[in-house]
Amino acid sequence: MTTPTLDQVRRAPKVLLHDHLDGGLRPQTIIDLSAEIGHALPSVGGDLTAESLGTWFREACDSGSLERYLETFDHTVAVMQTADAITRVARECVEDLVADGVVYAEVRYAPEQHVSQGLSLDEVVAAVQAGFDEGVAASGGRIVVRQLLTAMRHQARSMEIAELAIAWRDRGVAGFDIAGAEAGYPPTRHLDAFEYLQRENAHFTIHAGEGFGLPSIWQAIQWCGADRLGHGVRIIDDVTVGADGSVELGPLASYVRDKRIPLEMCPTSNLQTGAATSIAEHPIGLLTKLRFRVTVNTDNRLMSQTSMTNEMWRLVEAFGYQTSDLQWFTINAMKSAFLPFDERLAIINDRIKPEYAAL
Ligand SMILES: O=c1[nH]cnc2c1ncn2[C@H]1C[C@H](O)[C@@H](CO)O1
Ligand SMILES: [Zn+2]
Repeated sequence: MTTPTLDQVRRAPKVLLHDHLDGGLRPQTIIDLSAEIGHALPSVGGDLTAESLGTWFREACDSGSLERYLETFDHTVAVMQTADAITRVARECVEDLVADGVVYAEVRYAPEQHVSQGLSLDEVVAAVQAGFDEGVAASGGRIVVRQLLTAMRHQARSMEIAELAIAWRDRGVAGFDIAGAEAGYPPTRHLDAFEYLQRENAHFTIHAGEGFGLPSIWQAIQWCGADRLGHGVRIIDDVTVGADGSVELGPLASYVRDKRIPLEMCPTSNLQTGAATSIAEHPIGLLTKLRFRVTVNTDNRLMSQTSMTNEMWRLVEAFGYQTSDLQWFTINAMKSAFLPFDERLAIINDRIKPEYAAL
């Protein structure tokens, strides 16, 4: 049993399954790209610097409402409308993940949000892939990165995006997702896309159980066939803790645990959107104790001013997690990746286990 130091958490190999490309821009890059295209950034109440803009994003996202949180993406999406800009953002994303100790990442974004200046959906995916390839090459192969293509749940382009994911499946795209405001937009709205992906033997995750509760999770799994749950934090509503400390799982929570359905948990993001009240009270503590397949993620590094190191460190502080617990989260995540089995195993055996042993 060893309690990790912050430096060990920083150096530990990490696996990231839930990270939005348009939620992870460097503030300075937003400033640079805005100046190039004349996009008006929000007033930050003083000089516009990388620091003040970074603070603006975090504070604007602290409202406790997912809908308000999502409004800030107008500014990041606005500066990601040309191939060069998208490639820069994607390359910098990989650089930042490598610096954070990430050895495997699935990074998602919604191609349909990047076509307002004339790019085709295909050109958007190609621009992201070019940036990822540059970043991976510059790292000397220290990281493996895949794209997840997201469809926006309030829009009606999910089938097109699902087809795009299949067209790119051997060229860097590992799966599909839906995101955006959850309340009022149930996953079954996109059932045709999910059924198509299942026929194609493809993988997908669904943002569910974040801004809405159990019905959303139930639909995502039992109607749509999701491989993983984006957040899934509200599965806790189906877990009853008795006065004597006894724990009872309802049928849906039992199903999720028994089937080892991965939960892509994003603690800091959940505090900002009101899905949890503090890290110490975040359901990740109980879900981990109950051995659900919990993974730790960043969601939006810009909006939450976070990193994998920070998310893990906050958990160490709140729950006293040991190095072995962090390795468990990491191996859980790698087992749950949308990468072929032999490649997952190779990263566990060649990177995660030896690098943990050397910490
Ligand atoms: O945590 C989230 N929940 C729902 N939607 C989200 C979350 N984080 C980002 N998004 C949305 C906003 C982005 O523009 C979109 C694609 O990455 O996904
Ligand atoms: Zn998300």
